[in-house]
Amino acid sequence: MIELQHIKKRYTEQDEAVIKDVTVSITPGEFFVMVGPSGSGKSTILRMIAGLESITGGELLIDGERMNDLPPKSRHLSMVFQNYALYPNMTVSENIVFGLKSRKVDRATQFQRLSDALTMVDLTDFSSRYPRELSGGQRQRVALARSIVSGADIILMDEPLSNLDAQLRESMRYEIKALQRKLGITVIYVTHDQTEAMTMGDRVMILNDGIVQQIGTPIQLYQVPENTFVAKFFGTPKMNVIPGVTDWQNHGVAINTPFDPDALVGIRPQAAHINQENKDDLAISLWLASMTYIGSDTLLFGTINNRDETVQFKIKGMANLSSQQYVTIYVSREDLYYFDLAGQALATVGV
Ligand SMILES: Nc1ncnc2c1ncn2[C@@H]1O[C@H](COP(=O)(O)OP(=O)(O)OP(=O)(O)O)[C@@H](O)[C@H]1O
Repeated sequence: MIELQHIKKRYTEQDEAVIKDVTVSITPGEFFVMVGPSGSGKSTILRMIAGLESITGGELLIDGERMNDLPPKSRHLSMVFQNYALYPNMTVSENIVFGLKSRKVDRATQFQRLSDALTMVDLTDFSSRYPRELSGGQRQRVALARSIVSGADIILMDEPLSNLDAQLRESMRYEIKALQRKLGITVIYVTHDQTEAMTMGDRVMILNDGIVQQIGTPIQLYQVPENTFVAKFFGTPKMNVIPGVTDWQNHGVAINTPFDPDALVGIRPQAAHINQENKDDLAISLWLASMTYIGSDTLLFGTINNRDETVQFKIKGMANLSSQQYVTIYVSREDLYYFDLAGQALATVGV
């Protein structure tokens, strides 16, 4: 169990804290993802857990023991970095067992762990190659193997797939996740990629400006976002959040909207359809600026009620519409999200 209790980080006296007040418990065997935009503080938290960065305030406990001031090697964890940091003049095998050698683990154990790890990451045939003779994905797997043989119960990973091409990144996501399940290890994984967070995380913590926005399963974050930041972060294309609903009514643009004037309304692009399905569907008059047909769907780009911000909808199939005119689209009321003007979610009550 890894517990962060009111963790804070300030790099210098004069600057404001980059991590404001983070509290979370990570359970053994969990795949825990920290996600957020660049500069939100993900790596800082990971490095504080690893012991590579001092903790300004709060408590870090691992299995109930206070870790704040212990050196990295006393924390029983292993870290995989973005740049794999393999030794160029050592073979794959030598790289993997390097840590065990320096800890003077006996040769038989070294050999056994190496052979298990090579099998696990599917690199047995590459064991005597040098890093320069491997692809990026293979190098990454060597780095993972090295973490795994370390025998640590907790592995920290900071954007480990960021240097890989899209295809490899996708397959590695599954390999890492499968390996983690098989070994029952705890992984804390940092990424700025929403898809990676959603596909890998048992639970995901989303950060912005050093403040936790929400912690939950991927389904909870998608279905019940606690604020507009979370709502817009997950989902492609991102959720439309439309302010000033009374305006719509006054302009007769939204045809049947008894909305609370103090609310923002969130509509996921794929919730829209061009035929009315229920008689109380919300009807929206959209100025359709342009459309893109992307095979399975059509993306609509436009504006509502002459607002500057572009809204985007995604319609199934090839939409039979023309751009540069008003079109009516429909959204089921159950598919609407409501937020207050500060962006905090309101209970989704029927309106
Ligand atoms: N050594 C440092 N000294 C001072 N400020 C730092 C230091 N390291 C990071 N910061 C600042 O702390 C904040 C959080 O940085 P951090 O690297 O944790 O973010 P991140 O979410 O991991 O970003 P990225 O996705 O870009 O890696 C940023 O504003 C950054 O400029």
